[in-house]
Amino acid sequence: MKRQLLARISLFPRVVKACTCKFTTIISDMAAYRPVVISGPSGSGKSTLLQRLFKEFPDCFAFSVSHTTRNPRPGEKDGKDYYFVTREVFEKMIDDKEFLEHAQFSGNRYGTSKKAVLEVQKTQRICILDVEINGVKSIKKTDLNARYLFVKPPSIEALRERLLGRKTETEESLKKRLDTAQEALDYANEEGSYDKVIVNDNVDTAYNELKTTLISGFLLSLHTQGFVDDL
Ligand SMILES: Nc1ncnc2c1ncn2[C@@H]1O[C@H](COP(=O)(O)OP(=O)(O)OP(=O)(O)O)[C@@H](O)[C@H]1O
Repeated sequence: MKRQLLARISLFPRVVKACTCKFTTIISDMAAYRPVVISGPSGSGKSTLLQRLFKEFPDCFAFSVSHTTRNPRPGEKDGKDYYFVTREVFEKMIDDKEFLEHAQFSGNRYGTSKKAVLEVQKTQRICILDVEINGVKSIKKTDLNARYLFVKPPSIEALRERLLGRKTETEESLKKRLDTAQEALDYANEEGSYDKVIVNDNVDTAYNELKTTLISGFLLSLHTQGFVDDL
């Protein structure tokens, strides 16, 4: 069992190099793998940062795949980027209480099913949930025991430029996203709303901050539960 634990930890090669933790006991459950909820205005760079994370640590983190009623963007795959469903199917899932959170954004519906999070936890990876502000508030009311991170753009103007640069928005959807962004920024300014706010100005700096936050949180979880000492 101890070997299994070490195998899991060694998935964080840089951490293993960086710390001299002594593993003192056996992991009997996966409570250390607390889900991480990442939020931030559309265009703040969540996908950019998470794509890097998954590329660098494919065996440590995984998305819970959300459901959405929006149309796929070029290159997006059903079941991988989202489950793309009709409004009727989405509403039936709400009635059947299948969602941990669900919300409407820019005219489309988005939701995280309980099953999707369980699927990730079963693989003993840290589940990443990429959700908007109402999703954050809903998940906080559940017993998910998540950590909450906010990705913040350096300014609204930079956000506008990034959304324009992405070439995915109509004039109308751009306006909707910018209006919603201010609400998300106001909530992030409230004390205790997030465990960590990462300003995505320089993408390399933001990514390093994300990585450090996730890894230190993971180690802290292990420490809190008595799996690791000398942190
Ligand atoms: N630090 C950065 N500097 C400049 N451009 C960036 C930076 N981070 C991301 N971008 C660019 O900004 C655009 C929006 O980023 P991204 O799609 O990752 O945002 P998002 O928060 O995932 O948006 P959504 O919630 O709509 O999916 C992309 O074109 C991306 O390449």
